[in-house]
Amino acid sequence: MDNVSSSCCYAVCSYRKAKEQNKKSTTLIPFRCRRVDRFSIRLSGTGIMAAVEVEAEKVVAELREGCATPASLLRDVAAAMAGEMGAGLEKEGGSRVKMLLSYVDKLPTGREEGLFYGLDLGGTNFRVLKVHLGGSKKHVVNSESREVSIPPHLMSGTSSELFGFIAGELGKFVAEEEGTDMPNGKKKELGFTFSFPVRQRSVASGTLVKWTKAFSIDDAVGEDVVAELQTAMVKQGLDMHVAALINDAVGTLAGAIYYDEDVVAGVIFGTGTNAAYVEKANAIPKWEGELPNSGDMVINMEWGNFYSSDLPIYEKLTSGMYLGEIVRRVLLKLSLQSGIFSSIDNSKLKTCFHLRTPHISAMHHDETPDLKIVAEKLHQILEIKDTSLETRKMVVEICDIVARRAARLAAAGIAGILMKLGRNGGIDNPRSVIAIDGGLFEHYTKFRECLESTLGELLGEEASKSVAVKHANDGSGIGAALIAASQSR
Ligand SMILES: Nc1ncnc2c1ncn2[C@@H]1O[C@H](COP(=O)(O)OP(=O)(O)O)[C@@H](O)[C@H]1O
Ligand SMILES: O=P(O)(O)OC[C@H]1O[C@@H](O)[C@H](O)[C@@H](O)[C@@H]1O
Repeated sequence: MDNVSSSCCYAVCSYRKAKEQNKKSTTLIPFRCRRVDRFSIRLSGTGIMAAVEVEAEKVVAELREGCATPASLLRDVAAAMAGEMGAGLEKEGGSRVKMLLSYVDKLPTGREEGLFYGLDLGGTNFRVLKVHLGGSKKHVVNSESREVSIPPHLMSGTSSELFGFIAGELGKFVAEEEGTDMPNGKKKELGFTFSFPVRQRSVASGTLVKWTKAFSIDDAVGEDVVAELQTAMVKQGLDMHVAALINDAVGTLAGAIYYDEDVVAGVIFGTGTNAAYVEKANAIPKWEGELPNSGDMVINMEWGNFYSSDLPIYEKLTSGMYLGEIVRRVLLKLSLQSGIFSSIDNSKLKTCFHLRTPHISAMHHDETPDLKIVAEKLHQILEIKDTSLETRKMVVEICDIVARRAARLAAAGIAGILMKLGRNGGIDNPRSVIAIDGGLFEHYTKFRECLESTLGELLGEEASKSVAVKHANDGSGIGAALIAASQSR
């Protein structure tokens, strides 16, 4: 499961430092001072400090410096993202940012009508939903949904086990309904949101390119995920038609446009991260098909794979699966290098992905005067006890450094999309809405606030007036049903 290489967590910390020549780091005064208990002490600008704290401060200072994201770097990242978008549209394999065609060439109009189902498979959760669309701007008459955590063993089992689970949950959901048989015997229709890279062959079919996040089901790679689902549904006796297969970023875009036609991109910061946006069909050189009547094509960017000379793999620095892991690795380095967490065996601290992003979020948002939430999390999760308030403040600062870097890089990616669309500046900038969903954005307040403030910083005062960020709660679920509706016969 540890697909976060150790270099990754420090990559950006030392990544740019590697460019500096022979940067001297502070060193401890070698024991000229009076020895105190088992540690040497050090004279410093802030008075007498135990070597432990000095060493700990060195680790934090190195992290702070290595994770710095000055506006200049962010602007380079934004420009690189815009450039990779163009390269990915130019030809297959033109960029690590895959720029996958979604074959969604018409977005919800608000006139969609009828009963549709959505299945939403994410990196952590699976959601089933039913949506009754009122048509003619009545929007959603009502919707019901159920969310379940995906059993971890299914993430590395077989394709039939995973899709059997999905079809089983759908079967249970449908079985609980009463009297919602489709009019004139029509088949129930559903939109399938699949939060992994798929090379689509049409709006309702496509083959899995590869698994990301914590999934690794070898026999599904290269297979048509709709065919896999249909096979599993038949086994469940479910006679439903999969009208659309979409990525969750595409679904979020569609769900948000249903309510606000100025939405130009759907972005996910959940377990993973991704973005989708509306591209002009005639601005996609690699597309050989006939141009759609709408002239538009939604692109599933798969931007998590982006990297540039300024930073390693984008998703691993900006998404929910990894932020907790990065903090864990820093705390481990802090422990080993300074011994600041007295008498722990480090076993929990050495366990990959043991510290999760919700944990660091809780510590980062601890408003108690003695940081008792930090103390609780360190104890419960990492078996680190009896920390001083100073140490707990250091832990909060580490969470802040990691989360702020993530948020600022997230904003840079969004600025890159606006740059590609020519909507990142100028006084006549049309109103542009960025719809964002995902558990990290939804629940990690300081991440969300930092992302929004950084986007304003990058766009500048004038352009910021025409750009809005909206939380599109569960947009991908509704979006799947809407796109199914728009494809409906
Ligand atoms: N309270 C929280 N604080 C910070 N991050 C959270 C919190 N709850 C969930 N997350 C992050 O959100 C991710 C789940 O995102 P979500 O969009 O809900 O599911 P999925 O990725 O399956 O679509 C989790 O992996 C976690 O990293
Ligand atoms: O909703 P989740 O699970 O956070 O997924 C977000 C993104 O995670 C990435 O890893 C996938 O390649 C994308 O396809 C997906 O959109």
